[in-house]
Amino acid sequence: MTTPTVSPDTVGVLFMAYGGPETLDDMPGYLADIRAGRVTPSAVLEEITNNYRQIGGRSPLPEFTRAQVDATMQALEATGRPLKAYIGMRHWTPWIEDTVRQMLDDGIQKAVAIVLAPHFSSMSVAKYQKKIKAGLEMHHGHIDFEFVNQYHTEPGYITALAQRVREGIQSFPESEQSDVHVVLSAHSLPVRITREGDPYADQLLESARLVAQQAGLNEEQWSWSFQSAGRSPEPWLGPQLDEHLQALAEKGVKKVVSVPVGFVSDHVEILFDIDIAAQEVARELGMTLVRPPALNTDPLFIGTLASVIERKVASL
Ligand SMILES: C=CC1=C(C)c2cc3[nH]c(cc4nc(cc5[nH]c(cc1n2)c(C)c5CCC(=O)O)C(CCC(=O)O)=C4C)c(C)c3C=C
Ligand SMILES: [Fe+2]
Ligand SMILES: [Fe+2]
Repeated sequence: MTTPTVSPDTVGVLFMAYGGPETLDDMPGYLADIRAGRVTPSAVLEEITNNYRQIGGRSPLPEFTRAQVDATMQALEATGRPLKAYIGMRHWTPWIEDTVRQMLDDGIQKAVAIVLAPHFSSMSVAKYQKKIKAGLEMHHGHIDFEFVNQYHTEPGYITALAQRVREGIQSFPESEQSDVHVVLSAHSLPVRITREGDPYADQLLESARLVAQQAGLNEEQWSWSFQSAGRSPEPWLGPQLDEHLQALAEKGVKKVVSVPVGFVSDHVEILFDIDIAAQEVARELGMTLVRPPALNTDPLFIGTLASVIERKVASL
């Protein structure tokens, strides 16, 4: 039994994110965790390591996560409630299970858990939540957790993305702006999830429609695409960004703004998959592709996180 370090009324706020390698040496272990222990073929290891090398040799995700957490906790100070922030990663350190252990050691009795991913899926958010339960079981402890399952229609999140869309369009000369086509995207998942009744794809489209509407786009000015499908033989949700760009080019589109709505910070799926791989496809197709910055610590997005957390804290 350890001595509590927090007052009994302190509410823990557990922020969870995907996790990312801090050096290229972490890659084999990181991929082994993502691939649930399946051996990573050496060609795949080499390819993904090379992708990370091209974005600076490490993932910026841990740093952005810390900045988002600090900013959100600052915004939550106004509530006057005693809160303590924790960070747990799904696929790398600090592991969610270890953070849960730290929360138990600190004497946390009540907590809110939120994933830095706005859309619910059995293959994403639910897996993070299972890790919390595994951590509690592993360390024989109990914490009353309130889970934030999704926040994909929150006004601040939608407005922040609509601003990114407008910013992207306005980066083109005024005379060209009416020709710009906006592609909203998110991480693909295996097609089987929709058969299983997973809400992920519907929630993404709901966010996308709200963003397009708020940015003042008509149906011809935007479209949906998945991106970053995993390397497994089963079919993944599409169209994939590269084939979608090809289809748009065939329709005569020459100017594209790419706004990934499923990611809330810049990391490899954006910095490599869009800024390097999709850019190359666009260049080959004679297109100009603009990708405004991810939400990162955008005050509207941070305000959204603070607001959904505050509502859960109030219900504890
Ligand atoms: C909604 C689901 C997923 C999100 C969001 C997501 C984000 C995300 N992914 C990476 C990096 C990698 N992901 C990889 C594989 C992979 N990712 C998901 C789902 C989401 N990822 C799945 C289902 C899979 C397949 C896992 C499997 O069993 O094979 C990989 C491995 C290589 C590959 O298969 O492409 C990497 C690397 C980041 C950085 C990220 C950011 C939030
Ligand atoms: Fe992934
Ligand atoms: Fe991925």
